[in-house]
Amino acid sequence: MQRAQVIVVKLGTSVLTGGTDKLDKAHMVELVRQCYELKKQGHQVVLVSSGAVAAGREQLLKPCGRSLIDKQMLAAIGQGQLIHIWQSLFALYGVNVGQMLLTRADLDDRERYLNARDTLTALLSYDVVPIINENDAVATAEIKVGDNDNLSALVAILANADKLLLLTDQEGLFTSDPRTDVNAQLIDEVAHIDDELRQLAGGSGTSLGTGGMATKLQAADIARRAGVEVIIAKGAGKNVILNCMSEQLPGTRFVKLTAPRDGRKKWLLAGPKSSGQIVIDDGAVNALQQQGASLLAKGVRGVRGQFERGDLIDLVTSDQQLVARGLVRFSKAETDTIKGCHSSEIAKLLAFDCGSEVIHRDDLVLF
Ligand SMILES: Nc1ncnc2c1ncn2[C@@H]1O[C@H](COP(=O)(O)OP(=O)(O)O)[C@@H](O)[C@H]1O
Ligand SMILES: N[C@@H](CCC(=O)OP(=O)(O)O)C(=O)O
Repeated sequence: MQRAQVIVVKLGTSVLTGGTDKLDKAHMVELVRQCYELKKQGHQVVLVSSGAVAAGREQLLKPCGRSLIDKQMLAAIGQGQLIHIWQSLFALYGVNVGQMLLTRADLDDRERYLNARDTLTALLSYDVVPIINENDAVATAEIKVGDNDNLSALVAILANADKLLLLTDQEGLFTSDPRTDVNAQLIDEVAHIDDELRQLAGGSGTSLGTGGMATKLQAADIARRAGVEVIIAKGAGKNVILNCMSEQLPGTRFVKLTAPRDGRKKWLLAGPKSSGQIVIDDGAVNALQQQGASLLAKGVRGVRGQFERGDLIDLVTSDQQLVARGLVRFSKAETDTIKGCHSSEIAKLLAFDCGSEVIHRDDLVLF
């Protein structure tokens, strides 16, 4: 008997439509059956369901464009239909569902993030299956997560999940897009995500999907840092979700990393937008990575962007490699004034004493 787990299942448009322009309800029943099986085994299931735009297109019965506003309108039409279908299919198994529509802004703000986390936790504690999508109808470019792959990674962090299944129309990540390259090979396991790997992942192969493999890789990178095992697998056919659990399915598995225990650090990994960058020197990189130290002014070489005390900042090397992110204790102007200085000089330079750490290790996550 497996340990009870929290499993986030992301269903792409490609899985829900089977590559057609309509929702494939027969397959949706099959997916619901498997979620029910998982629940019977004691696991908790969260769905991140795409398909609102596809459902809206199916409902509207009129030709419609592909601009952002057209998609927002279609999502507004289709989301109700989508949740109605899920609700009636889960009801066949006596399972309740709860809809949560999120945007980036709901997750960037710590208080709103905690509210969303509380709702999700409450739904799971009442044995309800949360069904999550981006709130497309109101999500403008600035506040959008933008694709449900990245959204599902954030949801996995929010739900403190064990596994994230990214189900799509391919068996996993290939060495190149299998739609265009017949020699493409499936990659079974990924231990490191680097630029070389990112170059293998292309965009979506269909007009209704968003992001393709590129966003699945971004999602895998975010989730595995938070200690979530990520699997990309083909969502068609029977028993796909159950087979992912028993590792019988061909797919790409991403080795999870050791996650920070602290909830606030997990929120930082969920990637609120950073307000700026601090460029740090090799000594600081080493102190952060090897000794788990705080960032001191001595290791700061430069500042970019606009930030105030308390803002989230990316720490980068001079060649723009992201090393860490964290909550800064000085404004941009103050950080610029004290860069390269010894801690003992700070109070004199700024005419106030705000401690010597530019970013304290408790407010910092490494990349
Ligand atoms: N290296 C790759 N391996 C697998 N698929 C890839 C790769 N690069 C690009 N793709 C494309 O990504 C598509 C899946 O993404 P997408 O269309 O957004 O699906 P979904 O709706 O499931 O999110 C595949 O159909 C494929 O054409
Ligand atoms: N939120 C949109 C889906 C966005 C998206 O990421 O789509 P997909 O790449 O098919 O998972 C919808 O419900 O249609």
